[in-house]
Amino acid sequence: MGDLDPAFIQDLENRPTVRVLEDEEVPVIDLSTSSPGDSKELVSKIKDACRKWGFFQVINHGVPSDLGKRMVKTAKEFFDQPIEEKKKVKRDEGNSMGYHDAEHTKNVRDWKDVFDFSLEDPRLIPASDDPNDPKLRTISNRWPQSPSEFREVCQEYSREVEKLGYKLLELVSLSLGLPANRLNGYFNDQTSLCRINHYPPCPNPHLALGVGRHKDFSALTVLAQDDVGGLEIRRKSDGEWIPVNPIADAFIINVWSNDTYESVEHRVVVNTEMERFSIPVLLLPSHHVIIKPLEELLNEQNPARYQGYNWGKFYASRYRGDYKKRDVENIQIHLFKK
Ligand SMILES: O=C(O)CCC(=O)C(=O)O
Ligand SMILES: [Fe+2]
Repeated sequence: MGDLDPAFIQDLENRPTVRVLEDEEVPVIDLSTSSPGDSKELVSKIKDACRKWGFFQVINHGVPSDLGKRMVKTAKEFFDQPIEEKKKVKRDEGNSMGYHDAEHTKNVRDWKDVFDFSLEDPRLIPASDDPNDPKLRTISNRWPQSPSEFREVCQEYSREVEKLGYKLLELVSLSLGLPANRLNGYFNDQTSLCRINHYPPCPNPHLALGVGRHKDFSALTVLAQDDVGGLEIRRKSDGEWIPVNPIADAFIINVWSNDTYESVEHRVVVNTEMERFSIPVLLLPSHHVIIKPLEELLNEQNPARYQGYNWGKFYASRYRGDYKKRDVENIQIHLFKK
């Protein structure tokens, strides 16, 4: 990516700062439970972590460690290729799947390139973000010829992480006092996707970010990061940026629900020496789902804090914002706050 183009430069208040060491860390939750009693304790740990942090890491999650390593290896081989090769599977305005090297978060360019693929292939999404346009379109994944095993490893990996994602969704549902499968139906024709983030070394890490501060738009994200580090989350209690330290083979989980579990802002800092990979799987509902607070969780103390909105339209609009710099901030969940 070479020298720093002004498009990458963050506003002063968003630039990364030098950190002091923190004693408090994002909770690490062990998912291996041997008895039903353990699982009650597990649900309560998840509840506390979601309330306090909105983020937690999981270990002993059942996704084979060797599969994660194969995934990063094939990803590195893909991103190491010349740009002309990668652009053969380039994302465009009609289809957001594939390679992209000019992602923007809040209208500032991110110091990274990405490859996206959908868990369901092909899948349906609205043709536009216009609420009155009923047209849908089908989008299909784009797979590179090389590395030859890339497609197979990506599909195997995402299937395993997806299973973990749905197990976590059930635990989250239980932690909200709902039946385990209460949320599953929304994901029947899911628009879920897997993204590979590649952050090259950056000559000016104090001016740019790998990903600018944002909240994920997914119901639940299952994120793998390599051992380089760089992810920071904004602590709810005081707004401090806290690093999420890499733990071998762990996944980082991020959820939200009507502000009981608030989606937490996070960002990625880059460095001058080492490239970094991270691989989020974002669980996203079917395009026709209206996202709104669940009726059975609402009462006088906990009124609906968001209006309902069609997920497909939100997604179509959000994707336009990622594609290029625009004059306005892209669509955000807080715009639907009552
Ligand atoms: O690279 C990371 O650790 C996080 C990336 C991220 O926040 C995202 O892709 O939404
Ligand atoms: Fe994110």
